[in-house]
Amino acid sequence: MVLDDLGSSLRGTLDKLQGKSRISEEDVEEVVKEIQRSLLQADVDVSLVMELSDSIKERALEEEPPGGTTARDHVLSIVYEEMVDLVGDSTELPLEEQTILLAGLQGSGKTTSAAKMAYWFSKKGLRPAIIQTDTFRPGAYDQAKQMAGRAEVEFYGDPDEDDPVKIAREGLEATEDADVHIVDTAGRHALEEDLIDEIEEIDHVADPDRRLLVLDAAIGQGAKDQAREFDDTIGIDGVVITKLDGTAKGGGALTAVNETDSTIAFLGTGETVQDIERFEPSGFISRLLGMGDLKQLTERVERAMQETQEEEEDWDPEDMLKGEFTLKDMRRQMEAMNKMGPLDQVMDMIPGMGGGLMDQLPDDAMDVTQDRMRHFEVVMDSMTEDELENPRSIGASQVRRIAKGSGTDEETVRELLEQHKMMSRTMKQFQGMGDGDMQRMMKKMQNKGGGGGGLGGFGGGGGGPF
Ligand SMILES: Nc1nc2c(ncn2[C@@H]2O[C@H](COP(=O)(O)OP(=O)(O)OP(=O)(O)O)[C@@H](O)[C@H]2O)c(=O)[nH]1
Repeated sequence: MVLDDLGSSLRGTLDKLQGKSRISEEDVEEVVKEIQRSLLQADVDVSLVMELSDSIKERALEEEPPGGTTARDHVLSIVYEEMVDLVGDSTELPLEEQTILLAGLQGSGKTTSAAKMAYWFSKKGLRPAIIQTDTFRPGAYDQAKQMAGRAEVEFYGDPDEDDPVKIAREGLEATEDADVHIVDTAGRHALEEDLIDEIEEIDHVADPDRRLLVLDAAIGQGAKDQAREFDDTIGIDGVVITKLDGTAKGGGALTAVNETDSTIAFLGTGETVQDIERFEPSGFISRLLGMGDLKQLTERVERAMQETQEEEEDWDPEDMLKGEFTLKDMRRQMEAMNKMGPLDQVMDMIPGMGGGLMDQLPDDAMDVTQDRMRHFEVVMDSMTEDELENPRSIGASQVRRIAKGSGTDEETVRELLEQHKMMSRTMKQFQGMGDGDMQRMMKKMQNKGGGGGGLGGFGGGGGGPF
């Protein structure tokens, strides 16, 4: 995402303020210019950018930094607050029975988002159903059905029916046992007359509690008009921004949100059903500015842990923080990490690991790590129960046997044992934290990465066991 650029360029500019206790007009000017450059490049509307930079300038010069705050941290906190204000709140989305209507242009990601949202609601303990009313695009039915299967949620569609309004009505009846109904609609290249009529009718039949506009992050200035048209037609309560994993700029979508006076509900970050995040303004901006996003990370960790636990009922992740950290624990952690999604995305959420640090790694660095994890799993498959429980007892002859048995080499086995030792040491640091709560563990990471906490936290250690 081009908005990412803001984090690294701003970091450079802010670092020049290091050590200064007072900030001059020129300093502020330089910071503001950097923000303007990044936002305009990311397709954020000019008037919005000007509004934001004026507020930052005014506050940075007029407000006194709170006692003990450096000029750099003071400016950073103002930038952070103003940016959070710009993106607005997250769309209200109570975890209760509801109907959600998805609208958007062709290819914006509606069908994919319907499945992702259904997956998200199902992980929150609700029973979602997807109703596919797209009779316009051949293949939409199959795609939606397949994705609903992957999300393991109820699905209704009728490939032989060409009246979308009828499908919506029948679908809602057929899935009446579900808690959350997600109604997917057809898209067109532009919001033409017949699509307007169709979506109005579906809206009337579905009587949704929420109408969400799905926008491709790649959309530029055109987002403004599109959002306004949809807003005039059915009224938009929130926006889902998709394809934020790519090189898309993202700024157009922010403009659309502002234009319709709506809010952001979800972010789509990939093509699989798990690649969805609930929009959370402070976390989003922290990440953009390279401060990491603990909340998202904690959510992902907890979800992955929960899934691993569902597979192994008798295993409690908190045991890991109590007794000896075995290779079995390490394997479970690797499985959990796999479930959290691409490692680079996870790393981006860890304070101190995001932004600048990631930029310094070669592009394939994360693939190597994932490859390494796969090798480690193969190696562990060749170990005995006793070796998995007591890795310290593994001697040279066992290393040879395991390497041979797993079809790898001794080097890989030794690397695994080394990695285990490292993780074991990290785990020890978390021991004695009482209830072993994941959130606390994450907080500890933040403090490590944050150099004393607060908003001052660029760079630094951070990072988890991997
Ligand atoms: N990388 C990436 N691809 C996405 C994301 N969301 C959707 N896509 C892809 O974008 C393409 C279009 O998505 P769909 O969900 O089919 O879009 P749609 O709005 O339902 O399209 P129509 O039915 O033609 O209106 C598909 O190839 C999806 O895999 C995302 O967050 N990241």
